[in-house]
Amino acid sequence: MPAIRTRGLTKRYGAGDEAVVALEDLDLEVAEGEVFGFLGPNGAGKTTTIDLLLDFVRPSEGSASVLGYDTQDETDAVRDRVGVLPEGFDLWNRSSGYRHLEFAIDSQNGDAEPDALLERVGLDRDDGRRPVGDYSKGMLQRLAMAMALAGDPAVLVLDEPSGGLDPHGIRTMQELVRTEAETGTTVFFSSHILGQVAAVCDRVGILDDGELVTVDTIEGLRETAGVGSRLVVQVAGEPGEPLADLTAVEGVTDVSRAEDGIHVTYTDPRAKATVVHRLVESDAAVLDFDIEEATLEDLFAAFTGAGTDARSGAENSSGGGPDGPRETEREDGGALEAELEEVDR
Ligand SMILES: Nc1ncnc2c1ncn2[C@@H]1O[C@H](COP(=O)(O)OP(=O)(O)OP(=O)(O)O)[C@@H](O)[C@H]1O
Repeated sequence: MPAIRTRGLTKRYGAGDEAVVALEDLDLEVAEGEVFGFLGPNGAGKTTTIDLLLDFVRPSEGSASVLGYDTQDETDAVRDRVGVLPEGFDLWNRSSGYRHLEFAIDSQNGDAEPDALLERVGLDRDDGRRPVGDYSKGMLQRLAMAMALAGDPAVLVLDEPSGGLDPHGIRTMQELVRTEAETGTTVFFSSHILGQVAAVCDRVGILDDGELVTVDTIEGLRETAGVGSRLVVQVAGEPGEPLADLTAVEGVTDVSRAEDGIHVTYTDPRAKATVVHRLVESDAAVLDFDIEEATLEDLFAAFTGAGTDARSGAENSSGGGPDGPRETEREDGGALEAELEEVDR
């Protein structure tokens, strides 16, 4: 039995010419214990989907179930088993963190220890005693996460859970998600921050303008989108006729000559070693090479038409240093061999 299942789930707001189709014909299955990333740009329909799963809004068409319970007919059974960190939650400024946790534990019929919940989200007892009106945005987000965990939920629904968190807070949140999944909790994680989804999710669904564009693992998405990483090889002299040759290398999708070198796009990482070796064997001297990894943003753009062809500089694995490209003689072998070993890995 899937933890979450939707069939033809559709939500239209308004009527006639004014109608907004927030979600259209969503067929989705999330397995028990899976961490599922629900990705999409603003307005894609992520929050609408979550609202439908919890019966906060009714579908225009279609149906959904959570842990086998129909979201419309067995709403209480669903809500008893789901912990939610909503987007844009409201807390009572004058009440303490502890008060909020006690309320969350009571309302979810849980038996969690408030101190243990605080510790899990990286807050301490002093924080718990303070009124939440004094909390920073990140502390509020942590408290809301603790409240979502208060009933020891079988399904955890997180709507943009990293809003307001600093890098340490994001890491804590990601570790929490992983720990929850290891104990069998299903996590439905909605976000438009692609890197965070990649860090924790087993599979990702991309929603765009109310429609589910694709569902796959990150690796699967890379292959389907054909968004390759790029190898840029600087050469001195002409390599003879290697370019046509290189397109025949398995996993290579494109080869072109540019001012800064030979650009080779590949979808299979094993291709890069073959390409570099072939160029080393050619008539030209390989001076240097850079590897520009395809980012999740590239994938997202490929599926939704959003964004640009931005590649992450931070992910570059460069053979050159801050002083520019190192000259590497073919006969010398040493430095280039070291880099080739690196690229072979
Ligand atoms: N109550 C409502 N009445 C009318 N339109 C709505 C309502 N709620 C959502 N919408 C519209 O439905 C579409 C989907 O909105 P939704 O909030 O589900 O997107 P989202 O993916 O969660 O976006 P975000 O990342 O910005 O939170 C948007 O066009 C939004 O304007």
